[in-house]
Amino acid sequence: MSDARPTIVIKVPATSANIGPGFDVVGLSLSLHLTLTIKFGPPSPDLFRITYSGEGANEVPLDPYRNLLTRVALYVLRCNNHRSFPPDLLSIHADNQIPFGRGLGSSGAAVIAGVLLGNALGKLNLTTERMLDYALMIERHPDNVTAALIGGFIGSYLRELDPAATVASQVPLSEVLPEYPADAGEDWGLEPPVPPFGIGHYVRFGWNANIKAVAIIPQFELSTAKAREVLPAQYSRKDLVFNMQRLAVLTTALGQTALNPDLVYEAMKDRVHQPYRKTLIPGLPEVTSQITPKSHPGLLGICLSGAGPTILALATHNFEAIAESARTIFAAENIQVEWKLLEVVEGSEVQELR
Ligand SMILES: Nc1ncnc2c1ncn2[C@@H]1O[C@H](COP(=O)(O)OP(=O)(O)OP(=O)(O)O)[C@@H](O)[C@H]1O
Ligand SMILES: N[C@@H](CCO)C(=O)O
Repeated sequence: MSDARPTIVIKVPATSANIGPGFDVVGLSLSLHLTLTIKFGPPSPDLFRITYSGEGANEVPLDPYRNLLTRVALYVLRCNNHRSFPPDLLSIHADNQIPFGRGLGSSGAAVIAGVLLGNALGKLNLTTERMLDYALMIERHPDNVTAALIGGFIGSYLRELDPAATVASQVPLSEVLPEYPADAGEDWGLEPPVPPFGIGHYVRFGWNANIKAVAIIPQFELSTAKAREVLPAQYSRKDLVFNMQRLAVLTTALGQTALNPDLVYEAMKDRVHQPYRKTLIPGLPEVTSQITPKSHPGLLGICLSGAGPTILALATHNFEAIAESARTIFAAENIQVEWKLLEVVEGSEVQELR
């Protein structure tokens, strides 16, 4: 009988951030998953193997010092006095259902999977709050990573830190996740920037389980970085009040037993990010204004998912009609879409297979 450590399975959900007015604040975990299977063997000087199946399998780097999952894990390990990956790590297989660069939180899921991987490999027993700190050193907006870790419909904020902790939390990403030189062995020079404690805080909102999410996914990628570049640095008081009024209503409206479609539809409108992103997503204003609870009974609200280009429609029924209307609008812009009916799910899970 082998005395290798048991296989570990890490399962992290996709997420939709913003849900209209909650830019960088709210997220929803959805039933597409990134699943890692981690196998161990006898200690060996050889580096472990990474394999992928599913979304992005042909584009991700499989070198552990270049791959996002393992770079994040190595960051967590190094912050906790492990110089490198454990020698008994044999292989990591990533099966990914979350399309890249579509606004369904693929990078947030990869960051959370990497933090959970580092925690498991180093047997670090980090608390959930501490794992969130590590994730927030890498993905600086909390909406996707918090929803991916905790699950459900969730709101989060970043705490104002004292001056020293503020400096520590603003280390450039290139220092948090350095490009490890291949020939440097384990001597990578700089010590990793250890996160300050308690960067992110969250609360889960109620969610009416009859609500499903129709994800209408255009067949092109839009990086979050690019979709943030088009946003202004300043907003008018009118636009901020518009969003805050709606967000306050939305966080309760989606948990009510008696759902009010007109209330939710209005509460999912936004003036902080969607109006600016329409330049990158032709058809966005038409999809969000022409598909309404009146034209499509069952629809509650409709918005851009995360940084886009996916559209998220929340509905209780009539899913296909909603998706097909969105398909027609996008087709007029020469954009092909696929759509998926998704459930709101629990957060990340880590399991040991004995
Ligand atoms: N499972 C993964 N393994 C390795 N790299 C990944 C993985 N998932 C995502 N990435 C990296 O993250 C990039 C996508 O990140 P980006 O933030 O642009 O989009 P997104 O997270 O899918 O969308 P959004 O943040 O709007 O929900 C991919 O191009 C890839 O480089
Ligand atoms: N709140 C972020 C989410 C990106 O996934 C944005 O809209 O840029």
